[in-house]
Amino acid sequence: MLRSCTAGLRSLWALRGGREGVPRPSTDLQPAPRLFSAEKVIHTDCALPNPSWSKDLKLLFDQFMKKCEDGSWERLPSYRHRCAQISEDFKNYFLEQKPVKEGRLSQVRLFTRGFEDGLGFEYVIFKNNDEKRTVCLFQGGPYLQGVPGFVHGGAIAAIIDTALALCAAVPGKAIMTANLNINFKRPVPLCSVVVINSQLDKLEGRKLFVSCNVQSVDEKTVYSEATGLFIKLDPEKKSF
Ligand SMILES: CCCCCCCCCC(=O)SCCNC(=O)CCNC(=O)[C@H](O)C(C)(C)COP(=O)(O)OP(=O)(O)OC[C@H]1O[C@@H](n2cnc3c(N)ncnc32)[C@H](O)[C@@H]1OP(=O)(O)O
Repeated sequence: MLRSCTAGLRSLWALRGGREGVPRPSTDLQPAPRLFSAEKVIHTDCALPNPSWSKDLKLLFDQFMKKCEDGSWERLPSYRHRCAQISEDFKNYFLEQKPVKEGRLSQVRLFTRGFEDGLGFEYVIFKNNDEKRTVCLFQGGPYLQGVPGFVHGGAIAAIIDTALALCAAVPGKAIMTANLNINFKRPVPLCSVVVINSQLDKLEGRKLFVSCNVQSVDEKTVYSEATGLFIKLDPEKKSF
């Protein structure tokens, strides 16, 4: 079963022209693909439909793209390889941090974008700045399994952290998660689509309080509810 899935993914990868910067999916029988050098890394917006997206995900994506037309909502682009400017922002705060060795830089990926198309986190986030809220459309792929047939709680935590972070995000300010509290109410079926509705509840000095729920597309099932506290890093502190 795994073998035929992998074969399907290989042909999917091939159909997409073996995109530059996208390693070929591996099987048990082959060594892990060699990752390419930094100069070959390309920045593809991953928050756009790809062939692994289900009908539900594409439908919801189209609905939100329509809402973007009057400017009330915006789609947030998302990249596998972190943009240099963001890294620079964080470097200012973490002076003691040892930089990633040059030879491994091209391997560095945003965790939730670290899997090839369809295998891990497929998601797109839309933001309504006036209403201080975001909607994340998420499809958890087969590599995110926890209990058989369901998405791993850690993967749910990761996508919730991401959705809340982008809801709390302040342009030009570096923020980090200080606290994340999740109630897992129902298991999320693997390869299904869920909707994560997040909102900024309160801003108190450097503290941003956010909350979200994870719902089925028909809104009949609430899978999880979470609250998060994000802290704007203090430029005066510089080093932690
Ligand atoms: C472009 C790609 C976008 C992708 C999005 C991905 C999002 C991923 C986000 C993450 O996962 S970040 C990684 C996980 N988080 C961390 O590793 C953070 C580790 N913690 C820290 O580095 C520091 O604790 C932190 C920066 C969060 C805070 O340190 P500070 O020294 O700036 O804050 P400070 O300790 O002075 O506290 C500031 C205020 O926050 C409060 N506070 C801090 N931590 C708290 C906590 N855990 N719970 C409750 N309150 C807290 C603290 O009491 C205080 O309140 P008051 O201003 O009212 O006095």
